[in-house]
Amino acid sequence: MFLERIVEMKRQEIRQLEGSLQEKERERVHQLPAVCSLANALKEKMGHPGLIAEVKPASPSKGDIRPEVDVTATAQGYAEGGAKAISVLTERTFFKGNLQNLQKVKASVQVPVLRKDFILEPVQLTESRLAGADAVLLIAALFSEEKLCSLVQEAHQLGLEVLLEVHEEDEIHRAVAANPDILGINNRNLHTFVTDLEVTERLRPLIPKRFPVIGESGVHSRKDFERLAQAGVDGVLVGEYLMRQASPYRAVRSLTAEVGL
Ligand SMILES: O=C(O)c1ccccc1NCC(=O)[C@H](O)[C@H](O)COP(=O)(O)O
Repeated sequence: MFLERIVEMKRQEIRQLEGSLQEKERERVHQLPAVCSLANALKEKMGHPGLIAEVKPASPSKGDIRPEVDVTATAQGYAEGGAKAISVLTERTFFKGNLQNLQKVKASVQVPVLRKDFILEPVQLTESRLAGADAVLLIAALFSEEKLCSLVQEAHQLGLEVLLEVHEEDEIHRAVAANPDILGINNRNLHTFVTDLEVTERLRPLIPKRFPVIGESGVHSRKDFERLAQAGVDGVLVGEYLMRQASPYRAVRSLTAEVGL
């Protein structure tokens, strides 16, 4: 239900975006400097997976988390605490995000910035690159193999990296065929919203070693972080837990400092 609703809403936004994105802006995208690589950031060895810290004001499963978040201070705290990248939810209705948040984050940190939204068409990739995203999320469940391949190629032509997210075993084949820069295993069931870290443990061994892999969602403690580390991921993406802590800097440290594996 949620996915159908969000896709329908996004289709309306896309129609407006197609009409409003000027030719001049579409051309400007090819003159932008190279992105800051998320895949490379994850390859830096630290003895534990890199933390991707998320700016997530609200969610469909939890409602308001921190709707009035100071986006700049939060991103800076995350980065100073050692986050390897910042994920920014830009979807407006359910997550209370926006593209201005992404622009603010990009202007305030040196680490890669990931746009998390429901991207369905190339025009949203152009919009992402113009807004300063280094990487974008694509959700395998939403696409055929052919469409996935063409979106990943389009993103690469624009200079963007792609985090391609899977939830089920049967999505892995087409996700791998699309050849993204990073594969994500999302522990949240998109229909029930229930999270289970066992999803990463089960799917991680099925993904070829050449891909950097991120475990996403459902991490609320250092124990959870360590559990995903043990499952063999290169990165862990955390939203709600970090957003509920008073200090973004200390929140990041609390998950990662001295995690030895
Ligand atoms: O967070 C949700 O409720 C949600 C529901 C439906 C689709 C996507 C959703 N979240 C997007 C994400 O992938 C998470 O924000 C991200 O992985 C962080 O998850 P968490 O640490 O559990 O906040």
